[in-house]
Amino acid sequence: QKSASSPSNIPKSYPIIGSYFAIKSNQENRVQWTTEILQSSLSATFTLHNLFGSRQIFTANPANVQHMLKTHFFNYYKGPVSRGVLFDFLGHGIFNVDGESWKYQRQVSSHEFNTKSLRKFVQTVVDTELHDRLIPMLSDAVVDKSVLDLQEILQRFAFDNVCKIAFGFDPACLLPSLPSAQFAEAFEDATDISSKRFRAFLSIAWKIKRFFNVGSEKRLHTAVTQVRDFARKIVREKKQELADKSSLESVDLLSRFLTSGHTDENFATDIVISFILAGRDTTSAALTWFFWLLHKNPEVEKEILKEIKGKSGMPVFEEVKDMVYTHAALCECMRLYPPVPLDSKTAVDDDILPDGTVVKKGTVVTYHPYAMGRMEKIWGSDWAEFKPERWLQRDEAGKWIFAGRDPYTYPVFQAGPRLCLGKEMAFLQMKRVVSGVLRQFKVVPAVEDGFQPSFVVYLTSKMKGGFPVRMEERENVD
Ligand code: HEM
Repeated sequence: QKSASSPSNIPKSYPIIGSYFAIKSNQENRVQWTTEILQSSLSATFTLHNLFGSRQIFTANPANVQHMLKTHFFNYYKGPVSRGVLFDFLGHGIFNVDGESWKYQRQVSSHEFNTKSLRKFVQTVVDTELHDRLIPMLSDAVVDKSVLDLQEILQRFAFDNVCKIAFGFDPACLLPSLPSAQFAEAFEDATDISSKRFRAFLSIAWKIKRFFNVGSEKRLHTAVTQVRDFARKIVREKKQELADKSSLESVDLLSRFLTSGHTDENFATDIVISFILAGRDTTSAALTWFFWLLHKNPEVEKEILKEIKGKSGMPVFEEVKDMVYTHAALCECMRLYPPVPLDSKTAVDDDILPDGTVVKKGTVVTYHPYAMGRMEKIWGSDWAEFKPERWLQRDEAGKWIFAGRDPYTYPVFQAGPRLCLGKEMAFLQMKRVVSGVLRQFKVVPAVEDGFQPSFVVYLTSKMKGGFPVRMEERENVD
């Protein structure tokens, strides 16, 4: 008989070392390993014991998730561990703070995110990047019959986009020569090495390396200094530009913060870096898996093509707004392959979760979007199948309408007061890419039969080793 809190496959815990060896041997496939335990737990929650009595609670239980992210939001914060790991890189940026500082940045940013003019700017940026860079590059690949790493291309696409939107700077990463732009590389290093700090068994190990400025910490220091210096330089230039001009020409987020009175240089630098991090590898991760899933599910691709055909020629926003089937297919893709597969909070005070799990002050509680997308209890026995129809209903006229899910059963964009600020922007960008690419090309994986890509996790998820593809010109879509 299994008890609610201790599924049969939970690793054995010993005094002092807890489940150290089991954790260590599953470090590479931590997400899949914890998913299997959650799938066999009656309440979809378990506690993992680490060295010296420290514990981490994992949950895929929607009631617990709602409790953490909404009803007891103030008891679950990013906390000192997460803040310490990311502080050198993100400073006091929105992604890395709690309390009043977070509230203030959230208010200022959500005000800007909700303006019509920002939305318009985002559309222009995405369409320019699509038509001037992505499509020509894919066309060249058709002619050359070359193999591209689509994951890398999409990352470059997303990085150009988010830099232009966040601070009006074009790093021009998506060029045929695949240039190594210093800012992009420094950003990548800073992200990767910071994420390794999270995986260190004892934080003292990276703290000692940082103190002596050696190894990975030395590289991190160099990368972070480059990122922050570069961002600060742009902030200064932008301030100057705005002081010289009476009217605002650029409508990027940084200009908006600066012209609405938020002129503190550190504030502006920190917030911009947080936005770039948030918008950088998330949409590219989702799209990489999306094109893979379309290859495996040609009937879904056919349905999307029908939708694209019906929409071509419309203005941008009208077009993507009505791409209901594509929207559902993207949601379904992120159910199986969420760009942020795990998200951790720290308990401010002792608490009890709705399923009875006892939480001690200071414990890390991790909710698990990857496991939640794979729970039979939530999605039914066909949870492993890619079925956009889960997200759709037909209206009386037989047209698809989108049927959203409770956000606490699908916290892919988090949920509650800290819901992702870029959710709408992300869907706009992803739908434009899907529509622009599929209208003209067929994406054919350049892999052997039976190939199964692996899902790996840094701060965000990736397809291990990249996604090699060939592009074929599609005929007769319009
Ligand atoms: C498919 C794409 C995306 C996914 C799945 C996603 C997911 C998430 C998640 C899970 C969080 C919560 C992280 C945490 O607090 O630990 C988050 C926060 C955030 N996201 Fe996104 N995101 C996406 C795209 C974007 C884009 C394109 C932007 C904008 C440039 C963006 C901006 C933000 C910001 C600013 C936050 C912090 C919100 C806060 O702390 O109040 N995201 N996102």
